[in-house]
Amino acid sequence: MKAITVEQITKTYHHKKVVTEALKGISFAVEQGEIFGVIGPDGAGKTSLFRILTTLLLADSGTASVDGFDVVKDYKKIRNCVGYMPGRFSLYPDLTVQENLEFFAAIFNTTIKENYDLIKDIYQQIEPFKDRRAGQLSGGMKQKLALSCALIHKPTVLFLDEPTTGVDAVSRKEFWEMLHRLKIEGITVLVSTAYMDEATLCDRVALIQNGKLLSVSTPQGIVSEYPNSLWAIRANEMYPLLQAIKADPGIESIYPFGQYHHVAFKTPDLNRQKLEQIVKNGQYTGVEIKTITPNIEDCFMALMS
Ligand SMILES: Nc1ncnc2c1ncn2[C@@H]1O[C@H](COP(=O)(O)OP(=O)(O)OP(=O)(O)O)[C@@H](O)[C@H]1O
Repeated sequence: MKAITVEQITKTYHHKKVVTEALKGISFAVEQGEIFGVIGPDGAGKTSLFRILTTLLLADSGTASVDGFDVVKDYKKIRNCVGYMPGRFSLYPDLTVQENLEFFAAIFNTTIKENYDLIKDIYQQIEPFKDRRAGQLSGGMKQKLALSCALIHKPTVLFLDEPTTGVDAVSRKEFWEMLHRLKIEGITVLVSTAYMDEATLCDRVALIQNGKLLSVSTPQGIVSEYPNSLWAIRANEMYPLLQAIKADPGIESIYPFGQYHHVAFKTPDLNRQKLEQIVKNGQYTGVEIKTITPNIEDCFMALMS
């Protein structure tokens, strides 16, 4: 049995005469025990998809199941077996750390003690602050408490909607390490993010843009399907260089990436000589050109263009 199935799901919002097609016929499946990433920019449809799968929103058409249960017919069963950490924090700011956790345990008829082993690694990091109000915690600590609350009833499938947005780099790294420990416990994780580099931390990812799935694959699979030849170029005059290269008809795409511009050619026969020619026509200093292997962000840029 698949942990999650999504078949041709559509969702349209009507708000003050504005019609937004948030999901335009999305289909994919998630295996049990997978860490499955839903990657996409703001407004791609990630939250709508998560709300449909956690039975908080009805789709217009299509079907979906979680842990073998239909999201419409069996919504009560799904609510008991999933954990959901929404994008905006789900905590009660006036309750303390411990009171928040006790509250979530109580609504699922369980206790902190009963499932302490599952949350121990995460909760121990915030336990010294157990009497502090949740509203007074740092972003990284709120995130750990929200994850503890989403796990306290030992769900089989965990939904995390943009859990690392606005969280510092160290806390992000720790968070992903925690997700890998949950995977070892057999929990399936569906996690959304707008950070493309986090795709490499998932077993498989779905890239979503404007309510459509562009690709579903392993991170390695996505990289191996990169279609263009890719180069990195830098000079002391980065902006004029970008404009000059962009204007060339042989260029598929160019975008700033760290200290370089990444340049994809339309055909493989256009290469270093072509870039050198463009550079020669301008007044650039400190020029460096090198061929590079695409990373996952380059692949997403190519798929989204
Ligand atoms: N209740 C609503 N009424 C009207 N439009 C909505 C509603 N909820 C979402 N939308 C629109 O649907 C589209 C998809 O939104 P959704 O929140 O699902 O995307 P997202 O990928 O989670 O983005 P974000 O990270 O910005 O929340 C957006 O254009 C959004 O403005």
